[in-house]
Amino acid sequence: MLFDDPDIKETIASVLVPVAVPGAYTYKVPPGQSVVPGTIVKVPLGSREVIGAVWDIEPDAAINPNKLKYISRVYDTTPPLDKDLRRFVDWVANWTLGAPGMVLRMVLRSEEALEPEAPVPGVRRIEGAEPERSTAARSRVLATMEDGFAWTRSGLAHAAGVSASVIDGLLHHNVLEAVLLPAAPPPPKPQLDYARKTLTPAQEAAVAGLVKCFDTATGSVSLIDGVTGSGKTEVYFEAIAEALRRDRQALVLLPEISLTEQFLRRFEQRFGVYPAEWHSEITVKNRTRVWRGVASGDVRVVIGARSALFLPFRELGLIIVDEEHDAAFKQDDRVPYSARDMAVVRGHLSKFPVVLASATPSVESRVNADLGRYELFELPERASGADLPELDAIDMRVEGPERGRWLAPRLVHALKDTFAAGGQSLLFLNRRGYAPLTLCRTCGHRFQCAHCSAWLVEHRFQKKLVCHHCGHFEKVPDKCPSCQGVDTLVACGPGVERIAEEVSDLFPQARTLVLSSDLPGGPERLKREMKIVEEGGADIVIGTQLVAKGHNFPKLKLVGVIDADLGLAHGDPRAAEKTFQLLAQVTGRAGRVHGGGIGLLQTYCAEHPVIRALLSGDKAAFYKAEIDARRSAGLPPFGRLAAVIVSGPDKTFAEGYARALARAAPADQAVTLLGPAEAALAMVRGRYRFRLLAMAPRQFDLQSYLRHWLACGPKPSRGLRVQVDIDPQHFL
Ligand SMILES: Nc1ncnc2c1ncn2[C@@H]1O[C@H](COP(=O)(O)OP(=O)(O)OP(=O)(O)O)[C@@H](O)[C@H]1O
Ligand SMILES: [Zn+2]
Repeated sequence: MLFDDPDIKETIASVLVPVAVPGAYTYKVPPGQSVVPGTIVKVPLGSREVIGAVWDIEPDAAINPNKLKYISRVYDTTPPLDKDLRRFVDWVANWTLGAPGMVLRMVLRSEEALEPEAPVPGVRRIEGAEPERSTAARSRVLATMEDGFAWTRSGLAHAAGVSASVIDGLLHHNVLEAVLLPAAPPPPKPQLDYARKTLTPAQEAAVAGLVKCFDTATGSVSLIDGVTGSGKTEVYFEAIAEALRRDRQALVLLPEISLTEQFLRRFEQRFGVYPAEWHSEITVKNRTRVWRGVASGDVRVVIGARSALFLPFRELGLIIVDEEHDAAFKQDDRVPYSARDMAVVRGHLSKFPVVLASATPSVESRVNADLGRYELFELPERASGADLPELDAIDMRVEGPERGRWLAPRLVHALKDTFAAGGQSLLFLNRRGYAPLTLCRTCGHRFQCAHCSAWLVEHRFQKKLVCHHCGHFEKVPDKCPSCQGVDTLVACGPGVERIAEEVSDLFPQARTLVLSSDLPGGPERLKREMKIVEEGGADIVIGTQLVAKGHNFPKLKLVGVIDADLGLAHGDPRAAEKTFQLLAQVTGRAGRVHGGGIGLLQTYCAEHPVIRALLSGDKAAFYKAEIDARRSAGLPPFGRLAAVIVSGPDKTFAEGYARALARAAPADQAVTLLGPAEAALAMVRGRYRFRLLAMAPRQFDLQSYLRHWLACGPKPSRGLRVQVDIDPQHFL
């Protein structure tokens, strides 16, 4: 809020700045300028200048105006952040116990976007001017320019098939002149009726239900729970069409960038244009355009990673969260927040529909649907009419492979059959690299990260031992650093690279492809390779969890899970749920179009309830059992959890502080406090970690409790850090 004091004769304003302080700072507004809540500004802060926004907080009029600094710049060509977005920022800060300025920082990610886009230098034909000497190249340039339009220098050279020096020559001889071209025109709008698919009756029913949600004045949340391949995408495309019809913008959140490429193409098939993209891999130029386009309203649909939730939409009217169960929607650093949950909040604050979609919904969303808090739309069959895959377990205790091999004979057999029949296979192992542990056969030395309590993972392709927690790496040594033994190091256990080695051994003639996020070439290569798989250009694909999600590989017949038990060992209350989701998703890639899909799960505990639920296909029973277990343990969504993680460079000191913090916890019968306990990942990046866990009933205001506790607890010192994670998804 602004504050005009006739005595001071100066306007002051509260500005939220991107630092971890609880409130806003007060600044003077430069004479002749005006600001309103939401105006984006640049202000001096210590020795630097930062971008912030004028906020709805009464500025501190008690401060001596001579001590106040002036706002150094008012971005008056950028629309102020609207009230809904400001409330959302405050809400997220309040919920996560984060600083509002740090949440605002996620909105103001693109400083370049605050400047109008600069015009682009170009060239134009000077009317009537002719070159003194005509050459074939020059003629081609002039012929290309026949239409009289201006071109960029490189664009013209490319179109005319000449080198840029030919253009420079024509400029020099005053046949062409340099001009400034206006920046890119706004992107074309999606066409509502471009190519609507004929939907199945189940899809149509879901579409009708979703369209109705737009008339709910309070906003509503819907869950599309449809089996893998049931055509959920086509269903929510029609919800997007409805939002566009109502002149609203739409946002689709996806968990993984590798998914976006296929999504963009599918969107284009439906709406005739590509949607805008927003994630960490887009260029600065695109980032700037999308941010500006979203704020001006020129961009109507954005597909993005979780951070897209903080874009300054002018008239957002729908959010879709696809693969809503995915853990990638949880941000763990800085401001830990769940993009799925915060999407629901954003919809609620602005009263528009939010749609969650998944073949394996989170227990939380499933409960909300069962209790009627969310609308539920079920798609029990695949849209193509194909059957769901036939699943079977391979009991590694009785039919495992010989020593040093990882593929059981029955899986090898199935691979052989599938390959012979021209089908595609996928081998899934959620472990990057070659081997998760390297040790010395002679002295037992194990390679561990110097900064984390984690083994170093061998990446044979890069010839490195890598820490998956901090990125530390070292060369694979020629001899054991401990006993100096030569040729004594052995790789223990498989990663995807090792599986690939076995596959090339067994099937030298097959086209194999390893899909893992850490291979050279980055996301571009990954996108290319996903497309190859989609088009049937690979026979055997070996991949980590990123192949498990949402992909549509029409030729894929067989999915082999190398280690179905991998996720079950954790002391994580969601371990069963997460494993069920991951394995149902990855096997759900098989036989999507033509049916006949097969999923084989290699396991050492075939009697585990998760494996049994997958094999029986009785998803409802699995969810019921999980929900019952959560209810009786008082775990989310029936109770509330918050983790408090204490970390510091000195182990004893960090532990002592964590204990003191626990002792300082206000007594409250509603709250159960566990810990402190040394974290499963006891050290990361040289910091020792201890965890506390607070549990409370669902109605309890856990945030207020935590705020009070941390405020009256001992102050962290000597490099200690205290991080609060509301509703933690990881317990490491
Ligand atoms: N009505 C339809 N008629 C024919 N094909 C359809 C129809 N709807 C969807 N499809 C096709 O079915 C396949 C699966 O659709 P989609 O990817 O939307 O499934 P999904 O429900 O998102 O699955 P998953 O949860 O496994 O990602 C796609 O190839 C899609 O083009
Ligand atoms: Zn490390």
